[in-house]
Amino acid sequence: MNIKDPTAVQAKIIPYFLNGKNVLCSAETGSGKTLAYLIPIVQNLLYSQYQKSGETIPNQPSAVILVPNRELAEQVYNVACDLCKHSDIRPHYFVGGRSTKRFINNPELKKMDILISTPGSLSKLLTNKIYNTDMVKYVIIDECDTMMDDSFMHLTSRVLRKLNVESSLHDGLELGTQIGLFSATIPKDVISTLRGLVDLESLERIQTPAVHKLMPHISQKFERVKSSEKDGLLLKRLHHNVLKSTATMVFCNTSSTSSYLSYLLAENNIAHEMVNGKMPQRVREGRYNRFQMGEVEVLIGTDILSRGLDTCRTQHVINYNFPSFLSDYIHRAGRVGRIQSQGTGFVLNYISNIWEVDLVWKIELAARKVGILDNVDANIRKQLNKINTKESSFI
Ligand SMILES: Nc1ncnc2c1ncn2[C@@H]1O[C@H](COP(=O)(O)OP(=O)(O)OP(=O)(O)O)[C@@H](O)[C@H]1O
Repeated sequence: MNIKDPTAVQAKIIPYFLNGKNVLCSAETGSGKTLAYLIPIVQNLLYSQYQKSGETIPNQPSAVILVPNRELAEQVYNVACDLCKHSDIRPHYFVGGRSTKRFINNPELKKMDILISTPGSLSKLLTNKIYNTDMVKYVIIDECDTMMDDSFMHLTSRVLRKLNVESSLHDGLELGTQIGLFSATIPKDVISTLRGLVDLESLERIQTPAVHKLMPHISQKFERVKSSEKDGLLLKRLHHNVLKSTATMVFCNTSSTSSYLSYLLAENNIAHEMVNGKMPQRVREGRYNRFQMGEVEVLIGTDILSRGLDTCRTQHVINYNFPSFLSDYIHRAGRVGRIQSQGTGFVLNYISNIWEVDLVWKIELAARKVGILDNVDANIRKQLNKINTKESSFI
């Protein structure tokens, strides 16, 4: 794996987790959180395998890792396979999609120690008793702020209840399920969201010094543009980047804008891939992988690409649409400047709406003071609407 020393978050988390503690961890994007939770889980599983003998029961995982999307599930699975390749620990991932129904009617029986899945898919499998989670000892919720937000919360909480995380914690840590919650952005009110699902008293809150700060090694540029100028500027920038082989991710806020941009780039002969949540999983994966393999230099997408993906070859991020949430800004910007990244990281933002300015001020202030971005979960658009600011073009 080409790893010699632990990163800051790994040095903090691994001993805690090995000591049976539940953790809520926030650490900056690209800082190695995946291995921070996988290493202690694998070590504990190796130890318990060594202790116990006898046959292993298929479809009965000891660890469950929940992630918000399928690309991230596959990525975590690949890291887990790499880590376990010289052992008997078997990672497995299930992300459903169209084949879920078929799978439920005709499930495979497989040895699996670590199961990686999304809350939606796992919830269906648990309801249909395809996997037996009675022996689950470790539960990880990656990108936990997103997994606890309005779009996911009902599914995440349903899965957590089925995994019996809270009641087993009350039974005592030794016998109970250990839980780890991880993200680069943890909103202030996360504790109240977790109440009733996780034993809060046993939860150690761990964060690295750089969390919720703008990373000094990534340049961020904010260009005020008229809406009508944006397309021309983007095309010019992308022609230049393709010529220089600079891998670039372009973020939009909606699937329809991503489709529009894909047409625009195709008309202007810019080779690219485009990914959004409306396309079938297999197509989505193929397109993302082609960008990761360097077959194209430009990837257009929505925020399904902004979280967790280890896009180390990406050098530029362009926010064609500025994100509505501060947390999304942090995650999008985190696709560059990762540990294994080559070259420089650069984030370019096209600013063309009045509501975007407030967020830019916050970010700029934090950058100048090397300070913390406050209230990372803020929806700026909602806040401004509250104080009667009508969204409009300001140039
Ligand atoms: N100790 C280490 N030494 C060198 N490289 C490492 C180390 N730990 C992890 N990495 C590499 O760092 C990169 C980023 O790791 P990872 O994807 O786990 O970050 P992350 O903190 O989960 O990021 P995000 O918040 O975006 O999800 C990966 O390519 C991984 O292989």
